[in-house]
Amino acid sequence: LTRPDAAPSEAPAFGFALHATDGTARRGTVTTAHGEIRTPAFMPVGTLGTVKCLYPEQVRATGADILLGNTYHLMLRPGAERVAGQGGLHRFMNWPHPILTDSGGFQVMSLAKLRKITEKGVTFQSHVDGSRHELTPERSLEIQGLLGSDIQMQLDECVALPADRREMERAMELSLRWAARSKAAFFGRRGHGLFGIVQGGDDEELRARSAAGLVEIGFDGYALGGLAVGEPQEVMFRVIEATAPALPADRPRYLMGVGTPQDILGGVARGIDMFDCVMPTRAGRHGLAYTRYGKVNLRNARHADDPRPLDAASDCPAARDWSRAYLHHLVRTGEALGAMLLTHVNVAYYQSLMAELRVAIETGRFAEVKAQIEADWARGDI
Ligand SMILES: O=c1[nH]cnc2c(CCNCC3CCCCC3)c3[nH]c(NCc4cccs4)nc3cc12
Repeated sequence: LTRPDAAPSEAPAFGFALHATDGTARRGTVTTAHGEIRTPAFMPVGTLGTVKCLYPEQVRATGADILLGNTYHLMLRPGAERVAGQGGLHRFMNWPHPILTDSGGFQVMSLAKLRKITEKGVTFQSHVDGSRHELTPERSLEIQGLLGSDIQMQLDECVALPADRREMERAMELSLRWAARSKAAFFGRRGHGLFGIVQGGDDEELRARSAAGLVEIGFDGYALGGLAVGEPQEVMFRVIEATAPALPADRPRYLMGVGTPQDILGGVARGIDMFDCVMPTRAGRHGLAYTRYGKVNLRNARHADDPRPLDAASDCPAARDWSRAYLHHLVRTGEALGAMLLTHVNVAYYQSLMAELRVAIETGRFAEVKAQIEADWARGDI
């Protein structure tokens, strides 16, 4: 938490500084009330107030500067007012570093029942107990404010791809009206920022209109939504190439829900600063390890007698101090330590990738580092 004796005026203002660029890749720092975020940054997902299977200090030790909190889940259980009553999400989960919360809208569309979208917002039934709820741009920010997150997201509507142009245009224009209401409703305590979300599907003209509309309203950062929703990687990259230049260079850019290490490498190369994805944590619970040489499925019998660690050169103990044979045994038997170790391996790998890219941009060696990383992936795990 910020120094207990810090008067409100002493909390640092929300900000973004660009330190270096290498081509369109950027190296920067986001400043928030709860500390700084080195970009390019990967944000581990802390859905129900926890990065599943890891202690917060383990997550911190991997190099993560910021976590994601999930508004949809937390508003249902334990409830935003209850978290506020416990001193907010930082105190509640003992993570005294930056937290970004999503609006809850995306999860409503993928998890809730009986969803209804109107001009006012979204109404839905909880997937937990069937209770009815309403999320409006204003209520979403009220909830995020109660959670106390440092970066808050506007409520938006994301359409799955492929979609027809009218559908993409309708959702983009609704999201833009919701962006204006979000900006008007955002209280913005010192050191806390509000991000707008660019929509528009895979249509570059719609994307340009969305970006221009958001920039005119003015946000502390800009997210690219509506991607990693079923489109091929080259479509996602084309949309990023068309959208990033339309966003202010002195504000962070967040590519939502992305992604695989390959997606992240391509996103950083095209000017993206922040990423989030459930992949490293979810894959770890399913026995899948991410390493410098690609993915390793520890369920596979070929590991049963392999005494080697996943990566002897890793600074993550979980990748260095246990054998593949042991990890295979834990995964096959469903032992909790298997999920814990592989989640640690994966979160540490994603953070080591981001750290390597930050140094590469600082030293003007991004192209060659990117080529070396891709060559290591191509070599595969042997
Ligand atoms: O336009 C969008 N608006 C808002 N959120 C989006 C998200 C969720 C980002 N992660 C939130 C986290 C909050 C804390 C809990 C975990 C999620 C996306 N995720 C993906 N792809 C990955 C996907 C994941 C599932 C289906 S596609 N595309 C996305 C597009 C949008």
